[in-house]
Amino acid sequence: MTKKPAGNLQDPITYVLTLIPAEPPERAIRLRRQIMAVYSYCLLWVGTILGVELSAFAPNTPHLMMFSVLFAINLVFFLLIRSGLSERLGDPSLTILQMATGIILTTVILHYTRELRGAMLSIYFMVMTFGIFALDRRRQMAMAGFTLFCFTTLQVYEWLETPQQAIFSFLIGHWIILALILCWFIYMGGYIHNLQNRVRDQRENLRDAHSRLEAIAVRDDLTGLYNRRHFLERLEEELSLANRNHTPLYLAIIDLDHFKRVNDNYGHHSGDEVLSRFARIASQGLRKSDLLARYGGEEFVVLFPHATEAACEAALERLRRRFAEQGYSFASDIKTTFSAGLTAFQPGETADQLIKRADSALYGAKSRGRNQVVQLPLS
Ligand SMILES: Nc1nc2c(ncn2[C@@H]2O[C@H](COP(=O)(O)OP(=O)(O)OP(=O)(O)O)[C@@H](O)[C@H]2O)c(=O)[nH]1
Repeated sequence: MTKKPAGNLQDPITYVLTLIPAEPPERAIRLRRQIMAVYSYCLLWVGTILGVELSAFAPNTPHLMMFSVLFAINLVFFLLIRSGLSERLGDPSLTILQMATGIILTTVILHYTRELRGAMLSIYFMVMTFGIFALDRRRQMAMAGFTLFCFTTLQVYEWLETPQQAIFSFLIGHWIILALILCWFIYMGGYIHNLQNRVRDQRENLRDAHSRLEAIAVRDDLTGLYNRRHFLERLEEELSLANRNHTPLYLAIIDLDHFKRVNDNYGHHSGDEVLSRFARIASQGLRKSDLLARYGGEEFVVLFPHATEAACEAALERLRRRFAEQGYSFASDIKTTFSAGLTAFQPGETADQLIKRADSALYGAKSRGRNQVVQLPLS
């Protein structure tokens, strides 16, 4: 979908980008750089025309031809990036190719400059700037070497072509200035590139830490199930959904029977193993849409959205049977059971009211002898 340009004042690059359909982020960045390149060439063209008009450039400067060729090359680059074909290349943003094109063009422009040559050397640095964010120091050095090679070739060519016009001190002076500034570019470019990598790494670490923290905030350490706080938040959401859509919602509170005895007879470690085992079989046995959480200690909760009473009872019974069949390494003769209280959400009631009724149902299951599921109100 093509976005409409915003009403407020935008820079030309942003404006052109608003006309292009949305792209994957990496490609969008590449296209942005591509448009920046075209924008720079437009400025350069204007500068060259002015230079010719003001007689600062040779009058026979073929600026129209130079820039037509350049726009054609840039169009090819643009299409390669836009179509995704450049993704198959080692350098998908085509930075090196584009910089090389820019350096060659700059060398050709320099050939037509007269007294302005010293000032016009700065165009090389404009091209080098494009490499700072995309190339590592080794590649930036290669591009700087290529720049120096092109400029040296130009100087040697002019020296041989028109030796009478060449002033040695000017030639060597320009060469030294270019070489020194390129050295500075390599140093600063490498520094900025490393800085950028470090910022990127830090951002990734931060994102990792954030998702780890998020997991810690909603999960219980021992069982990996959702914790009480997360459950209560989700319960509020589910209650308002059930209220709004008039959909059924059931809540079960599950409490492991005589769990204290496990701890007392076999140690806390064995108790932890029983808790983890329950969490595992409950996670495997319930539907993805059911919300299972550790409510505290040896107490668990399950929220059944969009379920029927029969389906909830069947799920809890299945879980109760499976839990009772479990074998443990710390004691061969132990049988683990749980009691559960199940209740249906009544429209308009609060989470507290719902939890209290499920708790009463659980109390009923315990007082009736444990190892069973009791529903309230009794059906
Ligand atoms: N191993 C272990 N024990 C825990 C954990 N959290 C709570 N407990 C223990 O769970 C036991 C709960 O005991 P009670 O509340 O008396 O309940 P119960 O023994 O299961 O008895 P009933 O609920 O009446 O069947 C206590 O001994 C707690 O120390 C835990 O994370 N790990």
